[in-house]
Amino acid sequence: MQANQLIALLQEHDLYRGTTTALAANTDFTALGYDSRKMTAHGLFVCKGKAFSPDYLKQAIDLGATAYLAEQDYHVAVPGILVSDVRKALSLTAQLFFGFPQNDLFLIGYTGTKGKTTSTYFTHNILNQAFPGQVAMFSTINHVIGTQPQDTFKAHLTTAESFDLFHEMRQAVDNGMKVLVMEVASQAYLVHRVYGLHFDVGIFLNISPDHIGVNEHPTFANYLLCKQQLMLNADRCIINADMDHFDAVYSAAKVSTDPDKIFTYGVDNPQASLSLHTQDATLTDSTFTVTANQPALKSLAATYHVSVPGDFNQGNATAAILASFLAGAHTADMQDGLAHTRVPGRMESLATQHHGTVYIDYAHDWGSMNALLHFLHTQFPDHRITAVLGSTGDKGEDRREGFAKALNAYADQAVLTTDDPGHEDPRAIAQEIDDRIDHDKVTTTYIAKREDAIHHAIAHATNDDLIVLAGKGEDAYQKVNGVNTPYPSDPVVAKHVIATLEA
Ligand SMILES: CC(=O)N[C@H]1[C@@H](OP(=O)(O)OP(=O)(O)OC[C@H]2O[C@@H](n3ccc(=O)[nH]c3=O)[C@H](O)[C@@H]2O)O[C@H](CO)[C@@H](O)[C@@H]1O[C@H](C)C(=O)N[C@@H](C)C(=O)N[C@H](CCC(=O)O)C(=O)O
Ligand SMILES: Nc1ncnc2c1ncn2[C@@H]1O[C@H](COP(=O)(O)OP(=O)(O)OP(=O)(O)O)[C@@H](O)[C@H]1O
Repeated sequence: MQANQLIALLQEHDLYRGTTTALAANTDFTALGYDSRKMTAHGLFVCKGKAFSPDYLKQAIDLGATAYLAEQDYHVAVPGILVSDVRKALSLTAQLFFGFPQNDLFLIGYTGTKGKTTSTYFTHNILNQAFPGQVAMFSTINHVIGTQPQDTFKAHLTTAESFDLFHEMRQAVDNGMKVLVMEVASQAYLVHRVYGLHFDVGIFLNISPDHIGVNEHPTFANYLLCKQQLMLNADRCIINADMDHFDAVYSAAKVSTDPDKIFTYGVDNPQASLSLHTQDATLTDSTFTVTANQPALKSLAATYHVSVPGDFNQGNATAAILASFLAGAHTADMQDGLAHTRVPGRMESLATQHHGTVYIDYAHDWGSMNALLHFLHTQFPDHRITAVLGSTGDKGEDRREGFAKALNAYADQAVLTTDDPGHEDPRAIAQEIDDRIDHDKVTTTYIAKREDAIHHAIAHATNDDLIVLAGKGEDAYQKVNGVNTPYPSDPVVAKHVIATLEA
């Protein structure tokens, strides 16, 4: 990447503010990075971040940086390229450096407060039926950039930093990937991780108050606005017609997209492009039918089976059906892909002989807990519901009240326990939930150690019980005082308890 190419791109986006000292137009950068510890020779170092220190720039220069990109002059021995917004500039620079890999991918992006990971997995599985070995995925759980074992690895964020995002896209393209399905967190728009990225399909699953706080969004309006950006940056849009704030999201989509390229879906909703209708729901899976209300979509009218329970997952599956259709998949691919998708830690069920059915689910805020308990309560009214849960420390304090609200509405028992307490006392967190519980409806117990809480809930259950282990999915750690303390994970603990009880 040459300095003059980069400056031209930054000028095009009105970000360029000059250089600190003379920089030869033909300076060639063979490395780019924002972490000083990883800088190499002939590199361009990007100075960004809340915790940035000028010492990082000095270290980057020692390791070979020949220039830096920043919002201010750091008065060092190498020239600086100054910009008005370094995060936007980082995204554009990464695109240029990695040769605009997005141009070689059919790009599908999911946003929503809930269901991003599940829908991304559904779509990945469907498209892998249609285009075997050519579908990349960036989810909160895993990234898949190729077909070899080393091409699948754990994610750090829901949406990676722009530099990492475009780097992995480059690798995916070089590995022969043709499609990428990814999660787009509202935070990604807030901090410009996807600045300048255009999606072939953008999907808006739902929105409810979450991620509002000091380190996230200042207000709900800002949260909604950030999520709406996906609609403004997508060729075709898919929107859940049943969600709150539908009109606002649809209006945003219309700003840049013709109505005939905006698709909607909803439950028993003849106004939506696709209407879904529950056919059958069991404790472990469900079947639904789709009716097409637009002639172009009529091939999608069919019956689909999903091996993940939960009515909300039928909505997620329908979004995936539409997205996959726009990517070129056929109905048979969708039926096959959906029937065989398992999402780690999301509505995973374990059947027991004498202790009911155990669900392991990542529900960790009011929206997800409410959707989950509402589904179990309405679908299986003859079963008693016991939830094992805590609430994370150091953030999302309003979740504690939300959990109590959902439990009061739909649960019979709660075993309050530890869930990533951070720097807080897990007992005090549990007490905050308990204080808001209506004890005429829900009986509560506090057991600090999560393993013991799970054992207690399953051991006391009969075959009429549904036990929900909420909040941690497959996490194999508890965040305590800033340290990820090893924890065997809910599925491992639950399987061990069941095996011991039923030996
Ligand atoms: C608020 C936010 O977006 N923070 C992210 C951001 O941090 P930052 O840019 O402020 O950087 P920083 O961590 O303060 O560090 C400063 C800079 O010094 C550099 N450094 C640091 C040490 C050193 O020795 N040398 C060096 O150069 C770092 O590489 C960095 O560039 O950039 C970092 C990577 O460059 C991210 O790891 C970090 O995410 C934090 C960890 C995070 O947890 N963010 C959450 C809020 C988040 O983004 N969540 C969403 C999901 C939310 C949702 O579901 O909607 C997500 O996408 O995961
Ligand atoms: N469409 C939906 N509506 C409401 N709740 C949902 C929906 N889809 C999934 N959930 C619930 O939310 C939990 C998280 O689901 P998933 O991981 O797919 O969402 P996400 O958007 O990636 O979440 P997060 O941003 O918290 O990582 C699930 O375990 C389930 O309880």
